[in-house]
Amino acid sequence: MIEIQNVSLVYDKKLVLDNINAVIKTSEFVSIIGPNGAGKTSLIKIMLGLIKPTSGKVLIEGKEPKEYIAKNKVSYLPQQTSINWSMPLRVIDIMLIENLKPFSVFKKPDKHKIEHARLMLDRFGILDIENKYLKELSGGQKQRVELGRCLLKKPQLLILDEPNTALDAVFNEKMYNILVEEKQKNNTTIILVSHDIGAVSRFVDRIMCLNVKLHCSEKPENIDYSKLVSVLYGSDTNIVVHSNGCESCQFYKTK
Ligand SMILES: Nc1ncnc2c1ncn2[C@@H]1O[C@H](COP(=O)(O)OP(=O)(O)OP(=O)(O)O)[C@@H](O)[C@H]1O
Repeated sequence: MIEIQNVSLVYDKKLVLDNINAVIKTSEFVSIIGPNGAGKTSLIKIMLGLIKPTSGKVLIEGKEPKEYIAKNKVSYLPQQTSINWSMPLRVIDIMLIENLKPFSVFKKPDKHKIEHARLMLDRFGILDIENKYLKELSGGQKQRVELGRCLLKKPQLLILDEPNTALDAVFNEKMYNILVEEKQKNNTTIILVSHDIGAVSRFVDRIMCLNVKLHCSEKPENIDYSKLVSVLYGSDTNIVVHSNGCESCQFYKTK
């Protein structure tokens, strides 16, 4: 369980997060949505112990984030890639290196690890490029490699910051299915920052709507999308929320 308690953050006298309170249960799949600059990345960085809130705190299973992360399996996919794609490595190599810090030792992996990595590449539809060099990959292929790496260690907590920016529509759908499978198989708690309201509303357990304040934290079926769009993005906004099958797509206009 992640407890976000009275978290506020101020940058250069600007209030970026205003007294956020929320609880994310173990094995819950939660999406944080909100406009650019709403504080989404800042909030997940606080959850990861990467930045300190100005006030309030986050506890993960009752522990400070850094203490929890040191003792548990946590994967984080930041918005900006953490991989140097010009390294002279192949896709399969990067899947097998856990620690990307400079000078980390690349031990020869055992057969079981290689097989596990190849299965993950297959799951992400990129087994055919396992021997390609990193510099030869497209944006979407890089994104799939990063997602695959995140899941390899079967994390208890998976935090993804806009993982679908470079993905095509078909694989975007597949990614959500993989995440739901992961949550069901390994009880993974998943926090996903996204702008993709339509897709997340079909896959996640709960949507947290953030714009400096936490405006709502609800199951997708309980969300008033017209109100949400108006609160988050202002009036005069049109949005289509795609449901299963296009007959049930909803069109929302706030003006
Ligand atoms: N290191 C920093 N120093 C000063 N201000 C910052 C810093 N990082 C973020 N901010 C500011 O905090 C606010 C929230 O930024 P944040 O990256 O959390 O937003 P976001 O919701 O993730 O946005 P986006 O959807 O554009 O990624 C923005 O106004 C941003 O300019």
